[in-house]
This record gives sequence, C-alpha cells and structure tokens, in this order.
Amino acid sequence: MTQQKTILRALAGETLDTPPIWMMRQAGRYLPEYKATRAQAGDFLSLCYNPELAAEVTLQPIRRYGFDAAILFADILLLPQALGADLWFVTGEGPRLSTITSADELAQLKPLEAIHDTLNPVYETVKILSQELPKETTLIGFAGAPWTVATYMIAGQGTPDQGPAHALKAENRAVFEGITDRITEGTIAYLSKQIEAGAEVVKLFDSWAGSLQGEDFTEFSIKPMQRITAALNEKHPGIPVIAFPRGAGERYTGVHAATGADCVAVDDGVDAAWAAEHVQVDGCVQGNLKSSHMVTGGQDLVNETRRICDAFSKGPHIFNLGHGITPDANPDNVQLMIDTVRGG
Ligand SMILES: Cc1c2[nH]c(c1CCC(=O)O)Cc1[nH]c(c(CCC(=O)O)c1C)Cc1[nH]c(c(CCC(=O)O)c1C)Cc1[nH]c(c(C)c1CCC(=O)O)C2
Repeated sequence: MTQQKTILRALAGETLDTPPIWMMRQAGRYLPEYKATRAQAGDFLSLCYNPELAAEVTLQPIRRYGFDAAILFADILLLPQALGADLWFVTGEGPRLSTITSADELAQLKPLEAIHDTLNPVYETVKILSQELPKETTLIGFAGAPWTVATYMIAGQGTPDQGPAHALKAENRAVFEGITDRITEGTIAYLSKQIEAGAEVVKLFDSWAGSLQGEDFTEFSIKPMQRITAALNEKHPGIPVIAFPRGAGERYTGVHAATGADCVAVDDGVDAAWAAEHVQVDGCVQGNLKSSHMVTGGQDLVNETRRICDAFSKGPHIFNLGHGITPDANPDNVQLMIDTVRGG
C-alpha cells in the first residue's frame, strides 16, 4: 500500500527530504481564534465536550498554518473523569480532581464499559474531523500514559515532583498498581474508540516519566505504554503509536523496542545529535525544539530549527517542539519555524 500522507510516511520509517511538522498544543491560548471559541464554549471542559467547537479549534491551526497533522482537541484528564473522578479547572492554576488513594476509592471507580457515556462527545469530535480535515492532514488521537494520569488522580492536581503518587507507590503498592491497571485498561478502550471514529495515529503523553527512577521507569512508564501499544496493534493493526516519556534523558535509548511504539517523541532535555545516534537509530523521532523559541523568535529560533532538522536528516523525523507551546507565544514565530523547516 502506498502511503501518501507525510506524517504516516515518516511513521512508517521513511526518511523525507522535508520533515512533516505539527506542534504540541497547536490549538491553544496563543491563538486569538482559540480564545474566541473557548469564550463561546464558556470554559475549557465545555469546549472539550462540545464536538462542533472542539473540532473547530482543532481545525484553526490547520487553516492558519497548514500543519501536516491535527491533534484531537481534548485533555488527558477526561479519562479520569469518565472513570468517576470529579474534575474542574481553576483559572490561572490548572486542573483539580477528587483524589483516589485507598482500596475503597479504587473500588468505587466506574466499570470500563461506562467510560464511553462520558467520552462519546470526544469520539464525535474525531468523526467530524475525519470528514473535515484536508486530505493530506493526518489526524492524531491521544491519551495520557498511565503513570502521568495516575499522578493527577492521586494528588488531585499537578505537582512539581509527583510526590503523592510516589508516596502511594511506596506505602500501598497494591492500590497504586490497581489504579495504574485501571487507567491502562481504560486507555486501551478509549484509544480504540478514537481509532474506530477515525484517528489515524495515537500518541501517549507520559509528561511525568522523568521522575520515575531505576526499575520504576520500566515498571510504570515503559510497561504500561507497551501493554497499550500491543493491545492496540492487535485490535487495530497498522495504526502507528507515538510514545512520549518526557524527561527520560539517556533512558530514551531503547524506548522504541521496549514499548513497541513506531515513534518516540523527545523533549528538549536531550541533544538532537545524541538523540539521532541513540534513539532515531531505532525508528522515527519527533520533537526537541524548546517551546520558549515560540516566545522569543529571531535568529536563535531559525538556527535551532535548522540544527534539529540537520541532526535528524538521515532518518525518519517529524518536526515538533519538546513540549507544548505556551500562551505567551507569538503566532508569527510559529510561522517562522514552519518556513524554516519547509524552506530551509
Ligand atoms: C499533563 C497534560 C494535561 N493535558 C495534556 C497533558 C500532557 C501533555 C503535557 O505535558 O502538557 C495533554 C493535552 N492537553 C490539551 C491537548 C490538546 C491537543 C493539543 O493541542 O496538543 C493535549 C494533547 C489541551 C489543553 N489542556 C489544557 C489547555 C489550556 C486550557 C485553557 O484553554 O484554559 C489546553 C489547550 C489545560 C490543562 N490540561 C492539563 C493541564 C496541566 C492543564 C493546565 C495547564 C495549562 O493551562 O496549560 C493536563
């Protein structure tokens, strides 16, 4: 089968003259049109659960910039909510959830079949997007990886060092593993539905993988991602998986083989030349540009973009940032990055 979409070609292992490009958080608060649609929806969660408006914000950066991929507009914390956690967002601070730290609370989570009652609007967004996206644009679905989702469910919010999750892991391993297992099963069911609705690629965000030390990194970042990837490969052969164990450092080496992912996303904590030698050697890589360049722009942005393209030019590569674009970014700098990638 000949693969036309550039993102799918890179994910299949092809080295392209110009890397395809998309950007984490490309639909976000740095764009005035996003802020307008979010205001129309009322708040962030109402936007996530409104298929027409969620599809609209997903399409906005495609219209403005012509990225090679669109990422479904949703959030990694919708799955905990679907499992029964209360979820809300505090303006200027971030997410808040009801916490889960005991066997009783674990037993009260909803059964897997029930998650779709909450998540159906997300699948509806995917369906709209698969109709409305330009034919050359790849649609990426996503979920949080189990460790990262567990850190929020256990602490009830984002934490600098994921202390509460590490504490539960040390104090009550059975409950901790019960939580990560439930998230793993839920993620397989959630991503399967996204794929059935039209997602062509899925990405697992393990934003807090970096705080897992020693064996814990293998046990709680790599293994759950491997389980999810294997289950999806079996149910939906041919759908590529991108794994993003953020902050893995030198442990990025071997992540393709250990997880079975088709692509490994690297943050900005590793050098591109190092990642070419140690990570891209095993398959497609994505990421690495510091998102602060989207704020500062200028010649530094151009030089860094070129340096990353050069470092990854000998293998499959998807251009992206090392983490999400921030609200203070200048939309013109995004265009400068794209022009540099595409125009040299
Ligand atoms: C940890 C995490 C979350 N969500 C996500 C992660 C993993 C990636 C990462 O490390 O950033 C992933 C995510 N969140 C969002 C997407 C949509 C797709 C995309 O454009 O990348 C994706 C893939 C939308 C969002 N998710 C959120 C926003 C901002 C909400 C708003 O409009 O106010 C967006 C566009 C809110 C959110 N959601 C989350 C936090 C901590 C916050 C608050 C921080 C912030 O305000 O930036 C949880």
